[in-house]
Amino acid sequence: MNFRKIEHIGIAVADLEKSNQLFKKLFGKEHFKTEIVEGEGVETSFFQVGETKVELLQATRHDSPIAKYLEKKSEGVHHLAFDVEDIHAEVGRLKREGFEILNETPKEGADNKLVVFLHPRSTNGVLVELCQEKK
Ligand SMILES: CC[C@H](C(=O)O)C(=O)SCCNC(=O)CCNC(=O)[C@H](O)C(C)(C)COP(=O)(O)OP(=O)(O)OC[C@H]1O[C@@H](n2cnc3c(N)ncnc32)[C@H](O)[C@@H]1OP(=O)(O)O
Ligand SMILES: [Co+2]
Repeated sequence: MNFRKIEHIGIAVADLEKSNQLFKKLFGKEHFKTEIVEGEGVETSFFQVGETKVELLQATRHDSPIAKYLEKKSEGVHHLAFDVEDIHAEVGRLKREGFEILNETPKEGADNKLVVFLHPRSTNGVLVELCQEKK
């Protein structure tokens, strides 16, 4: 089975604490964790919403993808992440299908995941992230 569900919706924010308060009001509950992902230069905060999650992302470095994104665009939905059972098999399948893989070797993600990103120019302008639960 390929994409099993939306694992999370990534939202780029300028001020994580402020956005945590905003989404706490929206969802009526607290975030369940925050986590810094050094490799991406981001601090993340997660809200569980039924079967899926909302991931707030703040840049921790000026050269992070989130910092670059917010230099050009306003806060908002940054990416869609999908849960996959076998990320290596999916990378091979998507490559064969002609999608542009940004990192063929899965990298460390937040919340105990291995992740791969597809370039938005190959996915109708949507930054797509594949997530596999680390065993
Ligand atoms: C892994 C930790 C955590 C997790 O879930 O576990 C995360 O999710 S971390 C999330 C942050 N990390 C990433 O986003 C890694 C993948 N992203 C990238 O490699 C870059 O951001 C990339 C390639 C998407 C854009 O790179 P860059 O900013 O250098 O290029 P441009 O600004 O020139 O953009 C090129 C082109 O893409 C459009 N663009 C950029 N970002 C997005 C986006 N988030 N969604 C949709 N489109 C995007 C940008 O508008 C340009 O399009 P153009 O038509 O040329 O204007
Ligand atoms: Co993400």
